Amino acid sequence: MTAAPNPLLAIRSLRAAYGKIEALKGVDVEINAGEIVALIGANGAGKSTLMMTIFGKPRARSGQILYEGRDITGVPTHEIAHLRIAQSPEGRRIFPRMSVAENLQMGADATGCTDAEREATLQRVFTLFPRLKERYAQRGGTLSGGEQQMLAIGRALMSRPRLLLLDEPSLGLAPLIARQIFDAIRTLNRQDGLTVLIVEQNANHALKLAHRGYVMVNGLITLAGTGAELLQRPEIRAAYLEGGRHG
Ligand SMILES: Nc1ncnc2c1ncn2[C@@H]1O[C@H](COP(=O)(O)OP(=O)(O)OP(=O)(O)O)[C@@H](O)[C@H]1O
Repeated sequence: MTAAPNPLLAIRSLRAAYGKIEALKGVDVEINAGEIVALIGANGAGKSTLMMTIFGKPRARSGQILYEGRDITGVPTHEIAHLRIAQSPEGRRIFPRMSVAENLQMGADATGCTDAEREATLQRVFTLFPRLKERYAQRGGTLSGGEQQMLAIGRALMSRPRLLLLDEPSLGLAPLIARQIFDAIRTLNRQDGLTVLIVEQNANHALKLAHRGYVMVNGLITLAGTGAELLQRPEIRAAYLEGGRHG
């Protein structure tokens, strides 16, 4: 597989640790503009750490994170959003006491967009997730798991990202709701040109959705390829698909 000359995000030899626990042991990942890239792997492989390291927590011990060719390794977390990188973290982390409207508003704060841009983005979020429009005044904490996931993604979209990082968007959701979430991600990619890095334990869904994928084992990338290629690999099928709880 030949890499594009100028990936939107390039992660080079990245290492990160929690004290003595080395979670990333020299990771290389590239994401081209307009791609959906899936990162799959078992519990504890380091997938969430990779996403969080892009946002500076934990800090990279060594290696580089290049965004549009610029080295953003060590850039403070609050400055990353200004680079139009947004994340929807594992566990959703919406504000349970705030309304859906206020949660979405929080996503748009500090982005410096105009009122018109904010309103257009809000309408886009409602088109993707009509449920959020219906629940506009409801407190975030009273939404169903699937609705909270929609809200978490909607909030990330309100910052008008070019690159969206999604950590386990289907975690704990019923298959039908998970499908709606994956459909929305595909639509955002195809219609809005959004570039997406998605971490998923549901390898089957993720690799069908993604243009390319990486497999992470114990802090290292062990396989890379197109989604279709990885779905055919016997070792992927054995480890993550056939007979597995995520197939
Ligand atoms: N805050 C933390 N403090 C100490 N160790 C941590 C911390 N967060 C993660 N780790 C460790 O780092 C390693 C990678 O964890 P990480 O959460 O990145 O894996 P993951 O692939 O996202 O797993 P999962 O699918 O279970 O979320 C694991 O060994 C984990 O125990």
